[in-house]
Amino acid sequence: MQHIFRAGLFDGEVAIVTGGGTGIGFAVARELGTLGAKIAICGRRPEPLAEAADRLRADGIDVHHAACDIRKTEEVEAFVDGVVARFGRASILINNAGGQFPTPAEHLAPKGFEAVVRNNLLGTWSMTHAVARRAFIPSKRGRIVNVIANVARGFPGMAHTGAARAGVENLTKTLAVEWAVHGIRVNAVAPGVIKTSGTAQYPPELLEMSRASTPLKRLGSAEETSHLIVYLASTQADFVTGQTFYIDGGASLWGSPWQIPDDEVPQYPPYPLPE
Ligand SMILES: CCCCC/C=C/C(=O)SCCNC(=O)CCNC(=O)[C@H](O)C(C)(C)COP(=O)(O)OP(=O)(O)OC[C@H]1O[C@@H](n2cnc3c(N)ncnc32)[C@H](O)[C@@H]1OP(=O)(O)O
Ligand SMILES: NC(=O)C1=CN([C@@H]2O[C@H](COP(=O)(O)OP(=O)(O)OC[C@H]3O[C@@H](n4cnc5c(N)ncnc54)[C@H](OP(=O)(O)O)[C@@H]3O)[C@@H](O)[C@H]2O)C=CC1
Repeated sequence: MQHIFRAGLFDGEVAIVTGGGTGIGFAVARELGTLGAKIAICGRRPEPLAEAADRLRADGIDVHHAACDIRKTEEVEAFVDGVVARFGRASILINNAGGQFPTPAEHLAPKGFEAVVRNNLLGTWSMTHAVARRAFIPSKRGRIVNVIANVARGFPGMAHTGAARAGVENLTKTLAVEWAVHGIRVNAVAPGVIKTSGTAQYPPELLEMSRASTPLKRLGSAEETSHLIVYLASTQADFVTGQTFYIDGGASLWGSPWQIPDDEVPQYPPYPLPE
């Protein structure tokens, strides 16, 4: 595997990558692992996780994997305890697990809004708190990268996740200040539209509209998103904390696939409506 980083940059590190079984999380787990880190991955579904762990081991990476729903505090605590029992420590946390379903806000049921906030905001907090208390604060060292989404402007069709990710962005800033004393750095990465198993579930017309409204006129890849996350998790970024970095081909600066609804344009982009 070709690297833009020095071989062995992560020797001695133990990295937890939530949602590390697929997409961006898998790319990060693989890149950190081939650069020397021991890796722990979690997700809700055991099958893709086990498959991912096998692929990482085939690359010579020491991997711990366990099913864990980040919305369930007891599962999160058991997962982190398992990582510390296996590797003796943890020094990096990539809060990548997350997701939502696109829907116009007026069709969003209270339970659906709550499910997405639990997934992206509360789950991220739960994992962060458990890792900080069990590993980072006792060792006075830790690096956290939170994978969020575009929070620079409104996110039509994504009211639930926009609100949750904006919460994570502010948490990033607050913890960067509050936990600097513990040697913990915290940053966030906001991907634009990246080709992964996650976006493969979205309507192709919507992805094409997103591509067309991205200044660089393409979607991103999991690997190039990983490079930014890995940089932030490395000692090379030791003076960087509390920041949000966009990797989106310029999409957050210009244009949007979303047409503002009015009498002339009453409907939304092709977000699925409930039956
Ligand atoms: C232009 C494109 C931009 C794209 C940018 C972003 C891309 C990505 O994020 S890619 C990653 C995509 N991957 C995922 O999103 C996967 C993770 N997502 C989920 O697992 C779900 O969306 C979840 C967060 C809602 C959790 O699912 P689940 O555990 O199955 O949730 P519940 O069974 O607890 O459902 C609770 C409640 O939520 C509402 N709901 C769930 N799914 C939908 C849906 N597809 N459409 C409408 N509403 C949904 C619903 O109210 C559920 O309650 P019940 O009706 O009682 O089941
Ligand atoms: N791809 C894109 O264009 C963008 C992605 N993002 C965000 O980047 C992150 C990675 O997404 P991507 O790789 O594209 O998509 P994927 O759907 O491939 O990855 C999401 C991962 O998170 C895991 N996950 C989701 N919910 C939970 C949960 N409650 N507990 C534990 N694991 C969970 C999933 O595993 P499992 O289903 O087994 O639980 C899966 O491995 C997500 O947070 C996504 O929302 C943000 C902006 C754009």
